[in-house]
Amino acid sequence: MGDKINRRTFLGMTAAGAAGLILGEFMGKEREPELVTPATKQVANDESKAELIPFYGAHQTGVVTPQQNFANVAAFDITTDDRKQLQELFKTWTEMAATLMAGKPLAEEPQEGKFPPIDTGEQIGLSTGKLTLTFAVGATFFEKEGKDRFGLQSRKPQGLTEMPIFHKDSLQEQLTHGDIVIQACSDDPMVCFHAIRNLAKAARGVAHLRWQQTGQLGIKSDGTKRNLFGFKDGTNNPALNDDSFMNNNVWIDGADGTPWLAGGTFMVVRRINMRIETWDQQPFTNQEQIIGRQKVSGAPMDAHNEFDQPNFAQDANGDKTALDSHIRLSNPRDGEKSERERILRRGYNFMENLDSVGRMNAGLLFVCFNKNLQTQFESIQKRLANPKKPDQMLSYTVTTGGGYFAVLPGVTGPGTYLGQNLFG
Ligand SMILES: C=CC1=C(C)c2cc3[nH]c(cc4nc(cc5[nH]c(cc1n2)c(C)c5CCC(=O)O)C(CCC(=O)O)=C4C)c(C)c3C=C
Ligand SMILES: [Fe+2]
Repeated sequence: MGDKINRRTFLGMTAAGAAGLILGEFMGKEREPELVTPATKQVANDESKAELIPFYGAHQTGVVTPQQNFANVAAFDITTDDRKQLQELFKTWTEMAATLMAGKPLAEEPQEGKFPPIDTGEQIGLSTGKLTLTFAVGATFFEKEGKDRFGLQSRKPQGLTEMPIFHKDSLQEQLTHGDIVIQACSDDPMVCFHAIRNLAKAARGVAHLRWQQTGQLGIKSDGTKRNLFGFKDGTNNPALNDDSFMNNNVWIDGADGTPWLAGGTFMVVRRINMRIETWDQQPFTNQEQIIGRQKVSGAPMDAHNEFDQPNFAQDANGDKTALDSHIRLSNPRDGEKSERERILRRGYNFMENLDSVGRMNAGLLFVCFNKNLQTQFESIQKRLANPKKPDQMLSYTVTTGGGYFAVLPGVTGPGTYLGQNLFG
C-alpha cells in the first residue's frame, strides 16, 4: 500500500469503503510492474502449478465448478439502512473476490505498520486450491418485517421466500436464513476461512456474520465422494458440462420475470444433522434399502454398476427399491415431470464437536442449485418430508439450519460489480 491514501480519510470511512479504496488502488496498479516480495513470489510460484478458477463470466463460479474438497458457507445480516453503503460493499467484495481468486494478496506486503493489516495474511504462501466465491441474497435483503429496506422490494425475485419449516425440521434461528450468503470453496480449508474472514472484515459497519458452516469431502483423486452414512453421494447428479441441463434446470434467464437475475440461480442450503450413532446400529441391508442403492458400488438395487439407471417401472411394488427409499422419493423417474424437477446438488459433510448430550455433531451441509425453488427443490423436499409417507432416511436426520438465496449473475469483466443490475 503506498502513501497516496489520506490516512484521515481512511480512518473516517466505513471499513467497506476503506477496503474498496485500497483495493481500488491495488487493482488499478495491476498493469504497472508489481512489487514482488518473497510472499507474493511464493504465491505466484505455487499458482503457476495449480489451476485458478477465473472470476469473470456470465455466471458466478461455485455452481458448475467441479467440487473442491472444502467449503465455508457464511450468512450475513445487513446492519446499515443506507443503500449507498450496501452498494459500495458489493463493489468492494467484487474486487476482493477477483483478487482472492487470482491468488493475490489484498494488500501489498509489507503493509503499513501503523494500521491494522488490510489482509489478515494466513493465506500467504498457500495455493488458492481453486478457490471460488459465490455471492447470493436472501428474501430479507429486499424486505424485512414488511419494510422495503433499500428501495429494492419490487425487485425481489418471485419465489424467493425465507426457507419454510418442513416436517421434522428443527431450525435454530442462529443457524438459519440471512440477508446475504457467501459460499467459499477451495481444496484448502485455510483459504476458505481466509476469504470469509477478510470479506467479513471489509463488511464491518455494513453487515455482520449471522452464521458460518464449514464442510468437507474426502480427498480422493476421482470418483464419487461419500457422505457420512458411507454411501456415494452425487452419482445421479447432472454432468457439470451439460449446458442444456443447466439452461433448463439451473440458470435463470430473462424469461423468468426477473431480468436483473438472468445468469443467476437459486441456492438452497440445509444443515442436516445425521444421527450417526443410530444409523451405525442398522443392518447393512437396511441401510441399502433406506437409501435405495448398494453401499459399496453405489449401483441401484436392481443393477450392477454405479451409473446404471434403476428401472422403477418394472418394480411397481418396491420389491427391489423400496417405495419410501431416498432415491425413489427424490427421483421417481416419472418422465417429463421428474426431469423438470431435477436439481444440481453440491453438498459437503460436516463433523464438529459433540452436541450437548454427547452425540456426534455431524451431518450433511446440503447445497443445491435450481431455477425454481417451488417446482424443483420444494417439490422433491415435500415428497421426502411427507408426514404420511416420509423418506425412511428422515428417521436418521434432522435439519437444524440453512436458507434460500438468489445467487447473483456473474461479473462479466473489470469495471462491473456483483449485483450491478440489481442496484442499477
Ligand atoms: C430435497 C432434496 C434432498 C435432500 C434434502 C437430500 C438429503 C440427503 N441425501 C443424502 C444421500 C443421498 N442422496 C442421494 C440422491 C439424491 N438426493 C436427492 C435430493 C435430496 N437429498 C436427489 C434429487 C437425489 C438423486 C436421486 C436420483 O436421481 O436418483 C443419494 C444416492 C446417490 C446420488 O445419486 O447422489 C444419496 C446416498 C443424505 C445423506 C441426505 C441428508 C442427510
Ligand atoms: Fe439425497
